[in-house]
Amino acid sequence: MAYKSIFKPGLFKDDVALVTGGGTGIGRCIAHELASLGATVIIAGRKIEKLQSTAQEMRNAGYKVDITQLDIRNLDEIKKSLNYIISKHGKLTCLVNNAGGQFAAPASEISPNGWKTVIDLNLNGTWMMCWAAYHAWMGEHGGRIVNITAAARNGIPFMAHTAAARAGIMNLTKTLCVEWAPHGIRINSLAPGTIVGSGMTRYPISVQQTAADNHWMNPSGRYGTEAEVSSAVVYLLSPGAAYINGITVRMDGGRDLSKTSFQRESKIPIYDGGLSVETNELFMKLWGDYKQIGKSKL
Ligand SMILES: CCC/C=C/C(=O)SCCNC(=O)CCNC(=O)[C@H](O)C(C)(C)COP(=O)([O-])OP(=O)([O-])OC[C@H]1O[C@@H](n2cnc3c(N)ncnc32)[C@H](O)[C@@H]1OP(=O)([O-])[O-]
Ligand SMILES: NC(=O)C1=CN([C@@H]2O[C@H](COP(=O)(O)OP(=O)(O)OC[C@H]3O[C@@H](n4cnc5c(N)ncnc54)[C@H](OP(=O)(O)O)[C@@H]3O)[C@@H](O)[C@H]2O)C=CC1
Repeated sequence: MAYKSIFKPGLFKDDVALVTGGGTGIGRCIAHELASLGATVIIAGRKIEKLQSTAQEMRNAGYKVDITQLDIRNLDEIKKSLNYIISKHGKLTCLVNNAGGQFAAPASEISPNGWKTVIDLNLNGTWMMCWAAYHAWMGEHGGRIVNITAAARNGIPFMAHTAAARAGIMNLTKTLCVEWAPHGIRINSLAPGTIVGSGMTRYPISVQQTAADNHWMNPSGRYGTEAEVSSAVVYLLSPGAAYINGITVRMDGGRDLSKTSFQRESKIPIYDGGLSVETNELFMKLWGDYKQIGKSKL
């Protein structure tokens, strides 16, 4: 079954898109949606099994997909992957810097190496991907970049490292917009709040429980879906967003704006794109609506 995108079929038929972290979660969903709209999508990450498994499900759907193994903290690996993409697919028109992550810990308990690890992954990794894409293709031919960050306007308690790194990416997005627009490059960021999917299930159960317990603090009364993130990324990459440059889209259901709870039951309809989602009982049981997502399969 094809991905149920809201966008026009064939919208990305001339595009070659690289999605880092495209083997799982939000990246996998973005890869499915872009490919369903005609793009040749290359998914990248460290673990080859995850890439192969997502590539297979995309091939089964009839999509054009390729994989490249890389660690976004390693510039040599990034350059090798980009050389491979340009030589095999002829161009790189879209880059989605989605790979990232962090661990939860009080700031006082983050070791110097723990801090460096998260900054290296999120801020330095994203920077190196942008820099390398500029030199490999986009500086000469133009392109569109979307950086996935995290809703960090007010900081993120117990994730000081990632909040600082993501704020850095949002600021980097502004500078690169100004410097690279003359090269035909458009760059924006998207900052998700809590999204139900593979990412949340990678945390220790205590962190998951806290996240699950706090869902009611969101004015939208629920957490987001991977498809809702993907939909906005696809829009930012699309020709319709041609005059949007250098911004960060906050996608958190309004959480960053609220100081208290407004409602417990969500009245905001869910969009899931028809893609199955990797999650667990902890999140599934909170909302009947999410069970619907778990059941829908490609
Ligand atoms: C908006 C908020 C919601 C966001 C949701 C998502 O993003 S979901 C989607 C995202 N998905 C994810 O985020 C996936 C989950 N996260 C991860 O896989 C990892 O946390 C990683 C992304 C940092 C990569 O790690 P790696 O394999 O490269 O690193 P390593 O293991 O080699 O450790 C390096 C240093 O960090 C230290 N350290 C590590 N963990 C902890 C801890 N719990 N406590 C304290 N410290 C910790 C470790 O001790 C060491 O320092 P030391 O001892 O030498 O001084
Ligand atoms: N889920 C949520 O609630 C939120 C997620 N985000 C951000 O959205 C993005 C996607 O997260 P999500 O899909 O939920 O979680 P996942 O853990 O499923 O995705 C993270 C992806 O990044 C890849 N990755 C991690 N480190 C590296 C690396 N060094 N080099 C290359 N690839 C790497 C992983 O693949 P592999 O391990 O094979 O390398 C994995 O595919 C992340 O940046 C995350 O921090 C932000 C806010 C909230």
